[in-house]
Amino acid sequence: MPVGDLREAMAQFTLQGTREPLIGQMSHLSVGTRVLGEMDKPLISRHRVDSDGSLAEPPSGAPKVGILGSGDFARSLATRLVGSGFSVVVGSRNPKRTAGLFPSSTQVTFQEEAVRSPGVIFVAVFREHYSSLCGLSDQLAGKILVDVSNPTEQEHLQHRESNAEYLASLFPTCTVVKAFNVISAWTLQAGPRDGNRQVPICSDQPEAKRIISEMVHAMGFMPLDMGSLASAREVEAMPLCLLPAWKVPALLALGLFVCFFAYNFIRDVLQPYVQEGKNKFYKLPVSVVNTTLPCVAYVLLSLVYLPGVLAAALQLQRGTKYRRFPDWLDHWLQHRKQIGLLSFFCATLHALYSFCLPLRRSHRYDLVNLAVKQVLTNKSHIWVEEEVWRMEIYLSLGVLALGTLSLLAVTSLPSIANSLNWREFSFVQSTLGFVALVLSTLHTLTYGWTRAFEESRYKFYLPPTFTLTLLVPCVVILAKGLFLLRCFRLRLAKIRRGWEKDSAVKFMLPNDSILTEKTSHV
Ligand SMILES: Cc1cc2nc3c(=O)[nH]c(=O)nc-3n(C[C@H](O)[C@H](O)[C@H](O)COP(=O)(O)OP(=O)(O)OC[C@H]3O[C@@H](n4cnc5c(N)ncnc54)[C@H](O)[C@@H]3O)c2cc1C
Ligand SMILES: NC(=O)C1=CN([C@@H]2O[C@H](COP(=O)(O)OP(=O)(O)OC[C@H]3O[C@@H](n4cnc5c(N)ncnc54)[C@H](OP(=O)(O)O)[C@@H]3O)[C@@H](O)[C@H]2O)C=CC1
Ligand code: HEM
Ligand SMILES: [Cu+2]
Ligand SMILES: [Fe+3]
Repeated sequence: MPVGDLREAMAQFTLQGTREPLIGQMSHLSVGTRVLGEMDKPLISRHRVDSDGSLAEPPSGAPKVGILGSGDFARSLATRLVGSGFSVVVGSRNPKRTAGLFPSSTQVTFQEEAVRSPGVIFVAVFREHYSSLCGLSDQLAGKILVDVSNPTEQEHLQHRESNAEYLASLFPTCTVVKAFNVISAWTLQAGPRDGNRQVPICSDQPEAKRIISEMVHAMGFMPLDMGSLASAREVEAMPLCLLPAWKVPALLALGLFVCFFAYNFIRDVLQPYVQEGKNKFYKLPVSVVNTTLPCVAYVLLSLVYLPGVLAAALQLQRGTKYRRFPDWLDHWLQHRKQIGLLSFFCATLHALYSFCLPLRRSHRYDLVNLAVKQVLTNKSHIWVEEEVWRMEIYLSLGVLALGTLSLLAVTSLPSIANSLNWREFSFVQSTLGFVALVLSTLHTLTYGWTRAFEESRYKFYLPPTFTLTLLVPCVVILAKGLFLLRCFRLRLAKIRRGWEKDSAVKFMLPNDSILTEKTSHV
């Protein structure tokens, strides 16, 4: 789309009741010769940089955009807008102080002055200062205000109304568009080559949304239509929800690691030191870590499949699928992907550590010492058939388990997940994932073998570590098996198709009190 068209659209944008074109000043500027097609070229080439390194003047036909605020975000936004062929005017409470921070072609002036001519104004100010802009409402009437704000988690919980809707309520004569909040000041400045390219946009005014979408596009980002301004709260929550999705799973993994590490330290290092006076501290970096990591991986893997089992059990018990799961279960179900990927990460480390076990010097000394002992006691051939088989089998099972897990990890990459239909995806995630859990269990059982029953394996009365890890996975496997029984399977299938235990549907009218609850038979 030629820049002239965008200019025209911006100029013609009027609100009901406002006859004047929004972009008053712009409409009489001669139409620039630059076309937007040019804007599809790599962003960097569009910076017109002067010999002194500052950005050069934009051509006189460039569409004019206003920015309120002169902070980090305003600065990055101005730089990118100038680089994308827009002419920028910044409104500050103290233009003298801040002018030096902006590209030389940006006009930095007082707020009243800055909002006069542009039809599109970015509000790069924190929510608590929105009301300080109310003095500008006459000049702002009929214009497009772009809310770029990002609430903190606390603010998000505190206010039921999104920042954008709050801004709209302060300026009822303006059209508010929510955009750019998911882009960091850094990404804006560095250009869309780094980081996320998608910019979700929402507004109640389709024409305003279209204009901002074109601008987003011209700046090298991908506009994503999120509908009306009522979605602003959801859009504002997007940057908040990314990290928390990993926070709980990562803390869980860390917690498990610390617990298992302490347990293994007591068993493998402290016990020999205290009871036998042996120094086994050399085991800390590899051996103890490699007893800890597989336990964390294995328990995490079982925690990926436990909530599905709990959900199924809850549905069976309630006899309906039309009741919400408790919040903790809901959250758990949503974080399975992260828990699963952390499990895969630990399992991969465990495999690498296992390959390193025979490389260690301590291992070589052990072998040589054993050989010498054998010579001295005149033994020539040691070969315990059972031990040989046990090791061959548990190693093979471990490799198979890790191979299956890597299929799950690969399909969780968005590009690959998108190329699978949901049946293929759920076959890999649900069925193969469960197979990986069973293979890991067999790997652990064949590794452990009869050790759980040998008294010499109990250090300080503490059982071998692998016995502790078996509890949750075995519960999950047994429960899954139980749900495969005909009676449970048919009932679960019925419930998942909408059947209910009491074929009575209870409903309440909004005004009805609990006492007048009605029941109707369908
Ligand atoms: C390395 C790795 C990567 C992962 N990546 C992802 C990922 O990218 N995305 C993701 O969402 N998860 C991911 N996960 C998590 C996990 O694989 C999925 O959440 C998986 O779908 C869970 O399977 P499930 O069978 O427990 O649960 P669900 O498939 O949700 O099923 C829940 C329960 O209901 C039963 N059930 C389901 N449908 C029916 C039916 N129609 N009739 C009767 N019973 C039914 C199941 O047997 C189960 O008991 C990953 C895990 C790992 C280990
Ligand atoms: N930084 C980032 O990466 C991102 C920021 N955002 C959003 O952009 C907005 C601005 O953030 P950011 O630039 O980082 O913040 P800054 O604190 O750096 O800038 C805020 C600016 O607001 C202006 N302002 C206007 N009125 C007031 C007032 N009454 N009191 C104080 N300041 C006022 C100030 O400019 P002056 O003194 O010139 O008037 C100030 O520079 C926020 O809503 C933020 O959520 C969104 C996405 C990412
Ligand atoms: C290439 C893949 C794998 C290899 C080579 C491998 C190898 C090993 C080895 C050598 C041991 C014994 C460690 C020791 O002597 O201290 C072991 C134990 C164990 N492995 Fe694996 N493994 C693999 C994959 C997995 C996977 C995918 C899981 C589960 C997610 C897993 C879970 C365990 C557990 C729980 C133990 C017992 C730890 C203990 O209590 O000491 N392994 N594995
Ligand atoms: Cu969460
Ligand atoms: Fe959340």
